[in-house]
Amino acid sequence: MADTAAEQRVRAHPAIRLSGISKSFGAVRANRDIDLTVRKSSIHGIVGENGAGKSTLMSILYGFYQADSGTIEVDGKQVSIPHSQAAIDLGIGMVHQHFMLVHNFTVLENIMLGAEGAALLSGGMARARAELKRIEKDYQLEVDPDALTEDLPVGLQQRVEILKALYRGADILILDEPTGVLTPTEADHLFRILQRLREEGKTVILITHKLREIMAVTDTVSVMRQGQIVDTEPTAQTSVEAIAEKMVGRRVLLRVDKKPPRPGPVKLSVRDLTVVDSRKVPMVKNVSLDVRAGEIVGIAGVAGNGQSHLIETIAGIRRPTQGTVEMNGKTLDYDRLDPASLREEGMAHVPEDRHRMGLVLAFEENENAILGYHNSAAFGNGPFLSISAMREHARERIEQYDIRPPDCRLKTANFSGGNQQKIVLAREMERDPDVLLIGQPTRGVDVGAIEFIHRRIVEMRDAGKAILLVSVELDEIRALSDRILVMFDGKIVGERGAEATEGELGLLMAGVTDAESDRPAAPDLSMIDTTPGQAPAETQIPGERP
Ligand SMILES: Nc1ncnc2c1ncn2[C@@H]1O[C@H](COP(=O)(O)OP(=O)(O)OP(=O)(O)O)[C@@H](O)[C@H]1O
Repeated sequence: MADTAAEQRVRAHPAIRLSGISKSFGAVRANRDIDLTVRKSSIHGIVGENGAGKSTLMSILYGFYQADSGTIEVDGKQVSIPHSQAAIDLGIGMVHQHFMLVHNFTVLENIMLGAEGAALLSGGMARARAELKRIEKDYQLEVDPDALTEDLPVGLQQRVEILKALYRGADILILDEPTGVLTPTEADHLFRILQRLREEGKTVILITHKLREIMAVTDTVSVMRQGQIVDTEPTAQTSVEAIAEKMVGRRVLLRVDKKPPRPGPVKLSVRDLTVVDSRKVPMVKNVSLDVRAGEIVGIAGVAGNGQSHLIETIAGIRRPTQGTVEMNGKTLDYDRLDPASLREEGMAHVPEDRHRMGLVLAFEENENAILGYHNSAAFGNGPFLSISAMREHARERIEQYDIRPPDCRLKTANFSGGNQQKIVLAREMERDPDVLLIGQPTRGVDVGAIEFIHRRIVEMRDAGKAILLVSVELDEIRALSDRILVMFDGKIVGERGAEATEGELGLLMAGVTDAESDRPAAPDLSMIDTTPGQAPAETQIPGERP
């Protein structure tokens, strides 16, 4: 059969060829002499430990940063990409981890934003709407163009970001950690969209820490380590274990190794807790739970079902409208206690949203490393803080938690996402609290660090701490928890032991409670099929048009 024009194009030039790309930030060599070729019409995964330089490399390709040296070819032609508009003009689109949509704009308005000039020249809103319809149809990416963006679930907001890039003519799409905020079902959808884009001749570059995603959806995988590409292989010829080992330079234990729990007395007791959000909508409804010393209680649930409000209320960040919380047998008076005094009482909290609550990004690492604990005598020097004590303390944590770069004077904003997470974890876990509340402990964290963080959490349990864990990663909940509570619509809808299956928990997460579960077999919510080349099962996400 004669080659189609598309097939000939695929063979003619790679979509992207980077040669000898280097980029330093002061002493940090974020990218070192990188050569990378991305084939057209392929899905190319990039993995690497935290701080390996993935985001920097993609930022160079998208014109956010300029490389110190090296060349970029797009479709066989050498180019310079001094700003993002140049990248867009070259057909490169980027879907960011934190969406850049205007919340009170409609889908159509968001998609046209920044491209209004072109739209007006070519016939205004009606033309834009028709063009959007065509793109939606071609790529099976339906979204209601008149829906307000803020009313859409995150999965659909991400879809709007993808549509926006395609509307601007993107042939090459970069996605940076796209599934961090998605439910398993939404992630499945995204992967089907990516496969569809590839079929239509688009090229996708996917940065992710989730190796199962790499195995399920990519054609080729490149591994980065300490600023370099250490390996590029067809995905079908490698394995999760091999990739993990190349990423961190040693074998990684991908399963949590833990002894049976030895629960002691109840340390944290929540009774009939109700919490409303800023619009007075109840987010947590009459929740009661206990956590004992020496056990990990995991709360599973699709994001937005009240688990974040629950943990933030226990931590003193939000006020309950009803109910009580006892710690060590003492009722906590939230009218009087703030997060700082709760810390003194023996509660530590690793917040989900490290940018909003865990860190002051403009502070140096050593300052963030004691944030909230800065009144401790250990850091005092009369009425002042002892700079040398702070730095010494920070250096120890940096070594213990392998925070990179090992520079306690670096501004926290300049650490990679995963290393910022390690700064918060190190701070909260080392306090030797009685009760530890942890939200999404390994979001954006590489496999080597996940292994370390999971081990630390289990060690704290074995040392008799009471741990309440919230995570949207079912794998994580199942691997760590001694008991699993499932939250749906603000309520605890079921409790299971550590042996609960993914399907069983998935049903509860979808709101099918024990009383109703005379239903047939549970759907398999395993995030993705790990057999390369096989499409994930058909699923529907809330708010999506049939
Ligand atoms: N603007 C900046 N100023 C100083 N250092 C920076 C800056 N941006 C990145 N770095 C440093 O460059 C290195 C690479 O960071 P980058 O964000 O590219 O890593 P990454 O592989 O994307 O990590 P993660 O998986 O944690 O997101 C890190 O050591 C980081 O601290």
